Amino acid sequence: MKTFEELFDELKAKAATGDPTSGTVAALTRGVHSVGKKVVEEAAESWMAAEHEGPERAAEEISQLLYQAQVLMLACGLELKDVYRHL
Ligand SMILES: N=c1c2ncn([C@@H]3O[C@H](COP(=O)(O)OP(=O)(O)OP(=O)(O)O)[C@@H](O)[C@H]3O)c2ncn1[C@@H]1O[C@H](COP(=O)(O)O)[C@@H](O)[C@H]1O
Repeated sequence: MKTFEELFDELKAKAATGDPTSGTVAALTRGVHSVGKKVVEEAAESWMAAEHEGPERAAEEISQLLYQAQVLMLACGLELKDVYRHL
């Protein structure tokens, strides 16, 4: 189990070192357009799971949506505080 902040720190470190085993690094190499499509895909899957598949499946899909949102933040050079100031 990890928090939103811990996940972001982990992904940022992987991006900084260019970890060749990291799916996140590969996703960042594909760029903002590709990451943005994954955000939309996971948002749709979250919606469908919430409406039709029950809370456990919804939680799983929402976790993937949060992950993809963080990858998009990294692709744009955003820090958590840049987003948090709009909350
Ligand atoms: N939380 C996640 C996470 N959620 C989703 N994903 C990836 O996001 C992609 C989308 O998931 P899908 O359900 O759409 O899977 P899929 O359709 O079979 O996959 P694709 O064909 O789209 O690649 C998959 O490739 C997943 O691996 C994640 N990848 C990584 N993490 C976390 O990020 C950390 C760093 O991961 P790496 O960068 O891979 O080391 C890890 O510790 C994980 O905790």
